[in-house]
Amino acid sequence: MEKALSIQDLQKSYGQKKALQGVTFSVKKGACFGLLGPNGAGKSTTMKILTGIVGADHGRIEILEMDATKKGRELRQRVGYVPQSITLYEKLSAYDNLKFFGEMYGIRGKLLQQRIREVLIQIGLQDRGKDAVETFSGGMKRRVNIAAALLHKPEILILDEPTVGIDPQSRNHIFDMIRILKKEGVTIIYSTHYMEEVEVLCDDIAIIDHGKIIAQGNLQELLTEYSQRAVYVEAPTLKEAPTSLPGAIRTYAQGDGWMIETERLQETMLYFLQSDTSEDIKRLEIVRPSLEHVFLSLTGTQLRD
Ligand SMILES: Nc1ncnc2c1ncn2[C@@H]1O[C@H](COP(=O)(O)OP(=O)(O)OP(=O)(O)O)[C@@H](O)[C@H]1O
Repeated sequence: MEKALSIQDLQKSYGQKKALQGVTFSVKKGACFGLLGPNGAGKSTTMKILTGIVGADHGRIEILEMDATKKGRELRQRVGYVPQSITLYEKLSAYDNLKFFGEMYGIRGKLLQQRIREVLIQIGLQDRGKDAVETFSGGMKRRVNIAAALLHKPEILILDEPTVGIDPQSRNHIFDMIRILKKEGVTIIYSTHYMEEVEVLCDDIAIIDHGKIIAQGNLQELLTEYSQRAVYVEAPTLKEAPTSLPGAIRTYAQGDGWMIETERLQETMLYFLQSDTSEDIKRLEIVRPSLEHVFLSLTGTQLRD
């Protein structure tokens, strides 16, 4: 399949801090690609290098079959970037903010007016275009920020943690927008530390930790390779990690209970139901594997830490 983008051995340090230590991945044209990792893993640095805001110390970046370090100007016309921090003029209306960004992309006159109307509809704020951005919620501001990156109809849209600190309604709206853009053939690159988001949105996923890609593939591949089904048990008297369980691969604390990754689900369930603590059990359930388990199995730490 045709690639929209590929990066190879990207390295970047800020002083002594190694932010990226050889990041390599590629993204298929038309896919939604998720870059998942905890805070400080190197997601924003990767995104900023992709968009030419920050230079890499080493590595190769090819976007739409062009060397991104040489064709930055041309690529800016074909790539949209939504930074992590909201960059809008609070006193200006949504419309005037978008006019400003549109002009930066070289769009003018009637075409710009038309594009602003279209993107306001896309973000569901067509009735609020004339209102000052300072009257908007965080989620609405974020949607305007996304609209600004869509004005020039990019072939690739890069979003850096677009749902941090926003209301569920805006989050759902952003998800719906991404799905529609994807259907229209736009390639999406989406960074987040919320595993649920990549699980529902992304075709392909790369997990980044301490500046390194530690796993990549589609969701099913990652789950099959790195995670097991598990039993979750919660009982106030179960203060120590249960040991000697049939088929247990790994046991760890989660919430107020224990997660037991096991090859023998039924036997593990039965074990608790027949044990002395059975009367005391508050929750006993089979848990489907998730990217949380994948991350834990790769790093020994929880993504939510
Ligand atoms: N301008 C900078 N100067 C110094 N260190 C930086 C700078 N930008 C990032 N870093 C450091 O580089 C590492 C990677 O940061 P980056 O912002 O890329 O991570 P991230 O995965 O996007 O995390 P977050 O969600 O917290 O933004 C972190 O340790 C961060 O503190």
